[in-house]
Amino acid sequence: MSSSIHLKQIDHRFTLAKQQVSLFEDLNIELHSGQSYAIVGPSGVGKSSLLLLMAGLEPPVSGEVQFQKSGKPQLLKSLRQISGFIFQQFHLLPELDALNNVALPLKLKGDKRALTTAELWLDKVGLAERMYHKPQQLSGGEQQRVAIARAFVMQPQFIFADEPTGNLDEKTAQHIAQLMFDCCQQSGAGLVLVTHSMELAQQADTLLQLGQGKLTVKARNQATSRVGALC
Ligand SMILES: Nc1ncnc2c1ncn2[C@@H]1O[C@H](COP(=O)(O)OP(=O)(O)OP(=O)(O)O)[C@@H](O)[C@H]1O
Repeated sequence: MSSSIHLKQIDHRFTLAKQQVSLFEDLNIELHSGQSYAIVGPSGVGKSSLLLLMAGLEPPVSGEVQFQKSGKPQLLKSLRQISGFIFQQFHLLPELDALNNVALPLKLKGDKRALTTAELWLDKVGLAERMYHKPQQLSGGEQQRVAIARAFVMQPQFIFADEPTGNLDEKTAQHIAQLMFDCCQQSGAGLVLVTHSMELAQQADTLLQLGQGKLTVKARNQATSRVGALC
């Protein structure tokens, strides 16, 4: 079933004390499952804020974020239930080891194969040898990969990723990027990522540039079939 996210006439700003930070005005875009999108732009223009709006995790100051399944409007709550999130700060639970951090969303759903599926995903992100390490016993890049495995374990229809390869060395970043694109393509999920890496951004189907309060389509890449898929 195809699903899509529609941002209509979005204005967003923050007001703290007497200071106002205006991020964007009259922003309009549609995001579709089965497609990948990369958002680029200078630091502080509002990329992470926009990602939160797109995922239905924060409301805009004005305008509408609509989630549709087969063209029919759904509650935004249902978008959050079918989405995976990879945040800049990882948000791993410190008292759980890597295996149980990844398995947790499945366990909460009562999935009896939670640990086996989590093991599979930790293996895919190259952490088979770190399953029993707690977050503080992992490097920043390893924690990032646990967060990526946790986002994918529920087979989400949309993945929202904020700098997903920001803490990784070049080789691991390339491996993880390919894994994310492969898994989204094979499962028909949508992938929306924020990045400062043009190398990563150029692998997305649509490259979006955020700047001066506007979101513009910078490039649309030819659909490529991924040979040697990792997922
Ligand atoms: N909750 C908040 N309250 C007040 N101001 C905020 C809040 N969140 C973000 N901002 C401000 O909004 C601006 C945009 O922040 P955001 O994190 O969205 O930018 P970004 O483009 O993702 O930046 P970077 O590339 O550096 O991660 C920043 O100036 C930030 O200080």
